[in-house]
Amino acid sequence: MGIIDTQGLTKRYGQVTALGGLDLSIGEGVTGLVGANGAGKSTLIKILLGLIDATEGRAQVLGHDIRAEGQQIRTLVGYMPEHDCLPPDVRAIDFVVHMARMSGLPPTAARERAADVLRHVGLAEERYRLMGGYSTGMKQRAKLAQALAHDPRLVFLDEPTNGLDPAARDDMLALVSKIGREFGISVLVTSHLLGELERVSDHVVVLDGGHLLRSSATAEFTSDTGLLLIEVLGAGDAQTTMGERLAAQGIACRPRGQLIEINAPGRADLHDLIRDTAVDVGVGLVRIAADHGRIEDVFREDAGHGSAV
Ligand SMILES: Nc1ncnc2c1ncn2[C@@H]1O[C@H](COP(=O)(O)OP(=O)(O)OP(=O)(O)O)[C@@H](O)[C@H]1O
Repeated sequence: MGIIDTQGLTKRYGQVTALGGLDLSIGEGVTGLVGANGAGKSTLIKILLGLIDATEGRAQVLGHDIRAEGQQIRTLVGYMPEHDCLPPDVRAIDFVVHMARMSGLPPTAARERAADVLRHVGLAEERYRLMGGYSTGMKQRAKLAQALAHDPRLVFLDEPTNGLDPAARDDMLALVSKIGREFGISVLVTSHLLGELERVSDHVVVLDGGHLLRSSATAEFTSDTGLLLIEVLGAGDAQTTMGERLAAQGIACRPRGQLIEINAPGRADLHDLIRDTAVDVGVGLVRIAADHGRIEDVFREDAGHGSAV
């Protein structure tokens, strides 16, 4: 049994099918939940937390049935919602203590735990300030702290990097990794930025129109494609000149943006041939790199073949 399991999970809002018979099994570690707007990510999280009911199907979180054991699930699961939910006229320390108390911790344990989690998320200094005066980055950290307040076994993080600048985003991603790897808390994290999920997730689940498009280890999404990418520089159209000369030597290649994509598996002399060709045609070779898959490729595969599963 996984951390999260669903069988035929369906949610309809009137005519709209937000989730259509979802069969899913998610294990321990950090799992990225990906999908375009409207794919059903928030609906899935809300059903798993017992905030809304499924129309059909079943699901278990940490082995507990969502319909019969919602209360047990909420004691074991933390939730960082996407939208700002922090009371502006409350200090972070009081808010996190309150959330820990709501989850059943006694007063002393709640105070200790709140101080700990606020330190872990980097708000030790600012914990006595009113949250209304916090920056977006500090608010995201406070939301994360309240999700961790009761020492959950699993946290749902809905768009934790929303609204953050690049440096704050890096900090938040480092925290997400730390929660999964150092604290041993399983994480289900959503983000529109697929590159972020590649960095922090062990596993990625892709939803599309309420259906499961793919569920794989992140390494499978990002494995070596067997293609080479090269970048050349020179007078005129160096890319076309180089591509034509490679093709004339029997090397399958085509442009990919500013790069040339080369598909010549098994050619042991390929790097030498590329270098010599660049010298022959008088273009500068900027780089030769192995091509790696991206999570977003799954959407292109699906558009091309009807299904990528
Ligand atoms: N309360 C609601 N009433 C009617 N339709 C809804 C409701 N909530 C969600 N939907 C619809 O269900 C579908 C799935 O929405 P959901 O919010 O789960 O997607 P999402 O993947 O979380 O999208 P986003 O990335 O934009 O948050 C969408 O078509 C949405 O319009």
